[in-house]
Amino acid sequence: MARVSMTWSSIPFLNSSPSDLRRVNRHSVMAFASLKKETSSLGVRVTEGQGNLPKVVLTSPHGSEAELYLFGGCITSWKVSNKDLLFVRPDAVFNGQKPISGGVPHCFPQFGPGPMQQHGFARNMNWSIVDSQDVEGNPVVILELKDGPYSRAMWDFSFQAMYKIILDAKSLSTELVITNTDNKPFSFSTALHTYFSASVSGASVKGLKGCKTLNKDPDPKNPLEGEEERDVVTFPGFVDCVYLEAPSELLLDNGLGDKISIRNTSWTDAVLWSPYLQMEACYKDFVCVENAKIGKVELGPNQSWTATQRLSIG
Ligand SMILES: O=P(O)(O)OC[C@H]1O[C@@H](O)[C@H](O)[C@@H](O)[C@@H]1O
Repeated sequence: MARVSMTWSSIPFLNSSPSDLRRVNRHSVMAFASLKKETSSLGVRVTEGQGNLPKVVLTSPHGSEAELYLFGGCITSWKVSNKDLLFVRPDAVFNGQKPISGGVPHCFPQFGPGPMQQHGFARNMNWSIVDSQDVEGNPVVILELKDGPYSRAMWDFSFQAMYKIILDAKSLSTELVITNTDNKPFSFSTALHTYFSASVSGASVKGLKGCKTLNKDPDPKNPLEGEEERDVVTFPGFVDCVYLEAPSELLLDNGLGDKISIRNTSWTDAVLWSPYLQMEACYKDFVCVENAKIGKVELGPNQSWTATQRLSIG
């Protein structure tokens, strides 16, 4: 295994607070330029994304490419043969305040509504880069999120989230490790809220038959319990449904000619979401197939939870 490591702590904006980050962004033309030069051989480079937010670009020697924003630790693009398999909503904002609506946002430490803001805070905090590697020619980047005053105001615990992203010729893999760095236990729910490019009328998901369901349609506050009976689940209208104890592999036909395998370890549940007329301008162009952990994960001090996801195309 070839491995080239690089530490990013010397790069000022990567470990900064949101206000520092904005300040650095305004004055960082040189920093971006030198980063580009230093890292291009790794297939990992940092550049200026939309809204002047730092964006990491992974380029595989096999031609695939991925992009992610440090804001939210959000992967926004995964291109194979120049075709983006992920979707970013046209109403997405890149202002370092609101979560980026699209790609692969994190829901952590809460999935959906609850005591804190919808889907938790991880999708609107700045993650930092702790390492980048070249593993057998494939670019790898590792991001980290730790608690700070913003998260503490909502969830008063010390934690570390490490998020490794690996780009291969036809796959995009992630590993999320949540560690309790506090001296008291905590619990959380979480999801990778993946938006896939799709033609909604032709899209379908296989692998969910037999799962227990919590259907948030028609009343999200009182989900209906049921069981999925279909081999092939389609998106004929509004869909917002949790699948409990989903299998370790789902197959998405995006209706655009691609079959995408969605494999996981430890993401025990899945969520399908299509907003239909709630998002008239774009609902036809994507479906969300989310790996999730709806039942709470409980971690004592120094304990960790690890979950992997592998998206691959045939
Ligand atoms: O608009 P948000 O906060 O990103 O959430 C979008 C959707 O996310 C899904 O995961 C939920 O199941 C839906 O209920 C929710 O509406």
